[in-house]
Amino acid sequence: MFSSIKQFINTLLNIGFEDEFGNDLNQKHVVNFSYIIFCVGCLFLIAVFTFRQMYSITILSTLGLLVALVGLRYNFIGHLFRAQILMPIIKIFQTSILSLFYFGTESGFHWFFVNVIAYALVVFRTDRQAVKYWVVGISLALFLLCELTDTNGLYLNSTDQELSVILVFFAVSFNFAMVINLVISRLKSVNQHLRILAEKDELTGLSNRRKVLADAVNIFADSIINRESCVFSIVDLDHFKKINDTFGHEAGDLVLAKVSAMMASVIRPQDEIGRYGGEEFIVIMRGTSIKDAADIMEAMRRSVEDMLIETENGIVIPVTISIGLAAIDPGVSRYEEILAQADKGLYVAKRSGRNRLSVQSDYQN
Ligand SMILES: Nc1nc2c(ncn2[C@@H]2O[C@H](COP(=O)(O)OP(=O)(O)OP(=O)(O)O)[C@@H](O)[C@H]2O)c(=O)[nH]1
Repeated sequence: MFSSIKQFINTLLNIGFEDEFGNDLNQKHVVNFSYIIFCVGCLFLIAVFTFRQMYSITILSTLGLLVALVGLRYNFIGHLFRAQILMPIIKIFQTSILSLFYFGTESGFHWFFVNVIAYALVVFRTDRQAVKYWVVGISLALFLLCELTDTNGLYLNSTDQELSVILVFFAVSFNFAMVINLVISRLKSVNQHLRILAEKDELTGLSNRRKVLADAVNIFADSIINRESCVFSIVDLDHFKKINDTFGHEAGDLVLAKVSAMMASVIRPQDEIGRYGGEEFIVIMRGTSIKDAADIMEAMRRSVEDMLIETENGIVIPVTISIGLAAIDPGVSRYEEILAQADKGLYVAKRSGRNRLSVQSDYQN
């Protein structure tokens, strides 16, 4: 129930946004949210004061609602600044007229100016400093005016005003909580997105060197603590320089991308693969014996050998890989030593004619 309400609110906030990680999305969400809340507030006022036959507030709130719908539409169709600026204008008008003339300053209605100030601070960034200061200044001045003057409401008696203070308190707090929540959740998802970008190799879509080495450290430590077998493997494309020289750098990139996708499809879900650099890759197979790891890597070697990678001109590029393998040894204390062993295996595989794998480990299980 709660999650479906949250999803509904998210859908409302996201209407009209295509770029999920755009720079100004945070502001757009806050603007959207402010309009939606403003519309709900206007509908509430229309219902209450129509019922009480105080039609001038009904008319005023209906006008506010219509202008808010225009602002909401501006936000949806991409006129962000117009939408941003219209919101505080209608909110300032509504709050001052209702506070000073209709409800009376004792109603506490002018505390909505605090929401306008918070809105301006979140929504107007460095390129709109002047607008921000104007909105904050006017809101502050009107807030102080309402605090210092003592006007009686035309429409609210003192009991109504006491009720109004409570309602305003909850509405202002809710607005605050929602805006903070919006900003924090956006920051979280943008951070996560940036982290994924920082860990991914752009060309191949695999983990980049930093990520795969970080995984190597963690998996190595886990395996040592849990006394589990774990195999590290280094894979290198054969004669890749020749592929670049013969077919061009672009074709070389295509080969790297296709071979990476193939390798990622051959390993098991629990295995890790990442681009170590250039045409070299690391595969980490936790909880795996050296024999099983060798079987997986042999299947990978064969799959790559059987690939038919075609250039734009329809020429098929032959590709093979060489593989070095090493398992965690009880005497080893650093993951770099296992990688160095696997690298030795790779060297042997290259020296023995390429397109093969070589195991460099005494630790059999
Ligand atoms: N197209 C392309 N080439 C790359 C990329 N990264 C590295 N290379 C090239 O990969 C080639 C690697 O060449 P070498 O280290 O001599 O290795 P090799 O030709 O594969 O020879 P062996 O490993 O001995 O079989 C170099 O020419 C690099 O310029 C890349 O992202 N794209």
